[in-house]
This record gives sequence, structure tokens and C-alpha cells, in this order.
Amino acid sequence: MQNSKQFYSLLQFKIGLCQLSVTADKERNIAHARLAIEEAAEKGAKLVVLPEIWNSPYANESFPVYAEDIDAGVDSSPSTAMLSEVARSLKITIVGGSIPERCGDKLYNTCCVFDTDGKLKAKHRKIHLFDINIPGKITFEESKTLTAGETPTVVDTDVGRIGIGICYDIRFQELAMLYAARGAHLLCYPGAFNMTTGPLHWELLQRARAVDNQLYVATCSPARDAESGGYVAWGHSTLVGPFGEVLATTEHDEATIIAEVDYSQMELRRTNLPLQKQRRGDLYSLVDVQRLNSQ
Ligand SMILES: NC(=O)CC(=O)C(=O)O
Repeated sequence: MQNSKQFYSLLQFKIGLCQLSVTADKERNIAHARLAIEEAAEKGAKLVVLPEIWNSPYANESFPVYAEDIDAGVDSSPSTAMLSEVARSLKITIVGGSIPERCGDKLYNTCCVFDTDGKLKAKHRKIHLFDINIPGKITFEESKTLTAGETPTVVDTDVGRIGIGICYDIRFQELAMLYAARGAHLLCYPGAFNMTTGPLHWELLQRARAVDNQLYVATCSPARDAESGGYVAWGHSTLVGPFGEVLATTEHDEATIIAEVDYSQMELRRTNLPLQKQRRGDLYSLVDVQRLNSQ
């Protein structure tokens, strides 16, 4: 594992998870997110996390309409312009959930991370697209409109080394393991699980990622909107500690969670259970698994 110790004996801070209601009105969504971030910062949050797709309805028809060209700068991306400005003015780190991103003729589901000076530190494009079919329950095919990202994202911030995944990315333990091996303290997954998989999988996956890798996991979902006839999010944004313990969570309504992160807990748990040293990489590796899967 890469040496990331210099961060975590020092770091103890409040995280804010803004489980936002999202409407079809983009301007309203941006103003609303801004207010929630300001309130979280007022309550002491040094890191604020937003939900997956917070400026647009979560729908293939909406992604092209609400998409913004993030690389073209502030004028063409009102959502990220707001995040940058509020991070700078409040001197906080923001893991900006995700928005539909337009880049040339492609669309991505993209999370931007802003530093305390408002600079864009990292951009994570959802790597594993949400293509599932549970007949009679839920069918969704993000790949109808979106292109998958190609790069795992680990970013150094004032509040530690953060690995980013978006929603379906949480199902892939290998990505979380890679982030842990790169010295991440915290994995942030903006996500919008659904009413079929959410009750069974959402908390389970977060706790699994945290306990397997002995680090913090934070998730942030949109609030549930069962009225609009669109995608219904499970909600339940959560912070999990490195022993797999749920430190803070909420139900499905709009809410902001403020909770304490203390990286000394990672050191403690890694001393209690020295899994990194005990792993038998000589007996099993991802290369072996992939070779067998492809046979
Ligand atoms: N919406 C997602 O990307 C993931 C999800 O709902 C699931 O994995 O279930």
C-alpha cells in the first residue's frame, strides 16, 4: 500500500452528505444545491458530497438535454461554476455528486472534485455503466446514451486521499481495492440506487467496501421522488467507518447528514486486523480471476 500515513493521524473533520431533492428545473437544482452546501458548511462540514445526477432528472432522455461541457469552462457549465465558486468562498472541499457531461459527441456521468481554492482537482467519469434488467422490476440502460469512463480516480485533498466511484461503480470491489492500495482514506460514491436493489444491496455494498479495505466509505443519493413518474431513488445516504460500522445514515427524504470522520480509526482497525499484510496475493490475483472468467 502506498504511504498515506502523513494524512490520517492528523485528520479529523466533519463531512456533509447532501441528499437533495431533484426536479426538472435545472436552475432551481443548482440554487438548491448551493443552499444545502452552505448549510452543511455552516454546521462545520469541511467536505461536502452531493448526489449522483443532481442537476437533472435521472433518465436517458434527460442526459443530453441537461449535459454541460465541463472542459469548456465556467460559462458552459453553470453547475460546476457554482461548485467551484462555493468551494472557494467557503474554503471547503466538494465532491460534486455527478452531472451529465458533454464532451464532443459523447456523454458521460461525471463527478467533479473541487479544492478549497475552487480549483477542479479531479473529474471521474462513471466507469461501470448501469445496464441492468430485472424483469417486472427495473430495466435501465445507461449505455443507450452514456459512454463509460476509462480512468479510476484518486485525488489528494485537504481532507485526505479520496477515491471516487459513481453508483454502479460500487459493485466492483476491484476498483475499491485499487483505491485502497493507492492509499485512499475515503471512498466517495455519489449514487442513486433503486427500489429493487436498494433495500438489499446499498448498505451491504458500502459496508463491504469499507470492511474489506479498512477505510471510510461515504455515499450520497438524491432524495426519493415517487410522484414524478420517473426513476425512484432509494435514498439512504450513509457514512461507514473502517470497521464496517454505519456511522450516520438517513431515510429517503431530503436531508443533510453531518458526521465525523477520524482517520486514526483506520490505523487502529488495520492494526487490529492486519489484512493488508495477510493477503495471499501469491495464491490469487485479479489476473487469475479474469483469465478464468474469460475461458
Ligand atoms: N443506478 C446505478 O448506477 C446503480 C444501481 O441502482 C444498482 O446497482 O442497483
